[in-house]
Amino acid sequence: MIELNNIEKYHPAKGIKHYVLRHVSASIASGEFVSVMGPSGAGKSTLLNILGMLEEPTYGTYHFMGEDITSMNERKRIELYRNHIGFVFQAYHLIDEMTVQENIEAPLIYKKIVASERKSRVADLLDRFNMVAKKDLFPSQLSGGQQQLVGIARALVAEPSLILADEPTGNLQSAQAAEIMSLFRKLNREEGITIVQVTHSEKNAQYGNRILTIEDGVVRTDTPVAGQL
Ligand SMILES: Nc1ncnc2c1ncn2[C@@H]1O[C@H](COP(=O)(O)OP(=O)(O)OP(=O)(O)O)[C@@H](O)[C@H]1O
Repeated sequence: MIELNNIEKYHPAKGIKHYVLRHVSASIASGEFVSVMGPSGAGKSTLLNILGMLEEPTYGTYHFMGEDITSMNERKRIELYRNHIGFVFQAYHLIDEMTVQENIEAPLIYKKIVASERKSRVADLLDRFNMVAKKDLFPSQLSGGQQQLVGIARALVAEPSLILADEPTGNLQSAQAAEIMSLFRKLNREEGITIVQVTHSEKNAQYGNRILTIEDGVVRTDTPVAGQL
C-alpha cells in the first residue's frame, strides 16, 4: 500500500538545510497496523504528514496504492486522499460550531455524497460508537475520549483503506486510551483497515504488528511486535 523510497525532508533556514527526515525508505502492506515511535522532534509527525499527503517530501518518491504521489498533480492527490485516507489527530481538530453529527458528516459533503447516504452512514457510526444520545451536542460538551471517538468516526465515514493517527490518545486518560486502541485493533483486524499511528506509548505500540523507530530523521529500527495485544 505504501512505498517510501529515499525520502528526504528539510526546511531551509538562513541558507542552512535543517533536515527533518533523511534517507527514509519503508514499505507498509495493506492490512498492517504500524506504530511509529521515537524522541520528540525526531520527525514522526512529518513522516505521517507525508504519508497523508499533507506535506511533500523534498526528495525521494512515495507510492500509495501503486501511484506515484510525488509526481501527481494536486487535484488528483486530494481525490486520492479523500477516497482512501482518514486522519486522526491528537487534539481531535473537531469544528467547535458543529454538532457531533455535523462533524462526522463533514467529509461526505466534500465528497459530494447525497444527503440520504450521508445521514445513513452517520447514523450507523453514531450507533456503533454508542453516541446516538450525543448527536446534537457540540464538541465542548463531550469528554476527551468522546471527542476522540467523534474524530475517529469522522475519519471512518468516508470508508478509508488507511487510517493515519498522530498521538491519538495523547490527551486521554489510560482507560480511554485503551478503549481507543481496542477500537483501532478491531478496525484493523475485522475490517482490514491499514493503520499507521505515531505514539510515545510502549503499551499503545503493542496493539500493532510492527514498530518503526525514528531518531534524528532516520529510521533506526523496524521490528515486528511479539505478543501483540
Ligand atoms: N515548518 C517547519 N520549519 C522548520 N522546521 C520544522 C518545520 N516543521 C517541523 N520542523 C522541525 O522538524 C523536526 C521534526 O518535527 P516533527 O513534528 O516531525 O517531530 P516529532 O517526532 O513528531 O516530534 P514530537 O514527538 O515532539 O511531536 C523538529 O525539529 C521541528 O522543529
